[in-house]
Amino acid sequence: MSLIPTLAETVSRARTDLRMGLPVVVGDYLAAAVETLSAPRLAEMRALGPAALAVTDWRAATLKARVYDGDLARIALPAEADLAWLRAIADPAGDLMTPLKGPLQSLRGGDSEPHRAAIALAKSAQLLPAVLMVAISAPHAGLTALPAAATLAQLTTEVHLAPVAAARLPLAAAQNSKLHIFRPDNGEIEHYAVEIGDPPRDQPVLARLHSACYTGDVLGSLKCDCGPQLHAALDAMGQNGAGVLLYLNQEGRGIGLANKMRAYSLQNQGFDTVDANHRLGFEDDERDFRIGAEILRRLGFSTVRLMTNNPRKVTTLESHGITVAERVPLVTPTNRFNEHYLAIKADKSGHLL
Ligand SMILES: Nc1nc2c(ncn2[C@@H]2O[C@H](COP(=O)(O)OP(=O)(O)OP(=O)(O)O)[C@@H](O)[C@H]2O)c(=O)[nH]1
Ligand SMILES: [Zn+2]
Repeated sequence: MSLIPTLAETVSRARTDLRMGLPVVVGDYLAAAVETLSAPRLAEMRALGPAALAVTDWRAATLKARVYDGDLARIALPAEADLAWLRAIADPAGDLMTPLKGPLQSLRGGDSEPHRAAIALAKSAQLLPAVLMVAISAPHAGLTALPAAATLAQLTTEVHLAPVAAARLPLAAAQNSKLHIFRPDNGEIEHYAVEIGDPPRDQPVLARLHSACYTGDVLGSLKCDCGPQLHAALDAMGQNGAGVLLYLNQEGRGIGLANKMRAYSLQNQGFDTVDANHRLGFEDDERDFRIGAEILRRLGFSTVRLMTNNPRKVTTLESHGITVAERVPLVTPTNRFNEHYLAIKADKSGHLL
């Protein structure tokens, strides 16, 4: 029995399958991510019966497709639809050049839970949320199979993390520092905690939940404020003599670096940071800050002085057992490339400046 994969393990496998272009079984459907689907597999899936493309309500709005299923739409595949058609529906890169893909016919009635679970899986694999679905009547040997409702529940449940390793890591900002690695129990990427000094566990600790930003943190991109915020937070903790910075691997507000670059490309076309996410089919913020609460707890902290301008970080920590004794604003100098981005975050995402 213990050698049989659990639901969490099977979900993690399914994520990898979709990334490689392999369909998975969700409920009574074969599901394949459009982004990674090959022409031969598309042909094989189409031969099984009528196919539909599941997209989120956000993507459907841009495509002007009717939404009958709340947060998603099931678009019927026209007879002539090929891989190029599917990709144009999934990926907004060419929307402005070929605005009319329709008329698109959305399916109505019946069960959309497998489609919802398949979209959640694609998102958790950091793929575009567009999934080709075909009903099947018999199991497919060799393919990863999942129940729909339980998969959705698994994908939204709180992630638990275990400490893996920790070691001293002298930093420019503070010589007495330690890096802790935490591994989630759902097969996803690890998250890190930088502990500065020896913060007493029975007092509020100066803390920061930093979301990974390869472009800002590593390359010094001027398009956002992540790099300067990362270093300002570490410097403040160094000066304070103690602090904890969680480096959460939630690149691109949780959509991953490839999708963030798709969003940047849409921003080059004139869309703002929030609209770009929506056109891709994502929420404006797909991050799960409960991970932050869990790591703080694991490290023995229960009260923080949180460096952030994002009220959602404060409320999520508070509702998951961490007291935010104080919000410490973290404002860094703007430049001509990130002014607009920061204004949109204040305007549309409720950031306090
Ligand atoms: N999808 C997307 N993600 C972005 C964009 N610009 C930056 N990011 C990501 O946004 C995250 C940082 O989020 P911010 O909104 O800047 O700040 P915050 O963490 O919510 O709030 P603060 O605590 O106040 O800094 C990082 O994961 C970045 O990779 C963008 O245009 N699109
Ligand atoms: Zn950034």
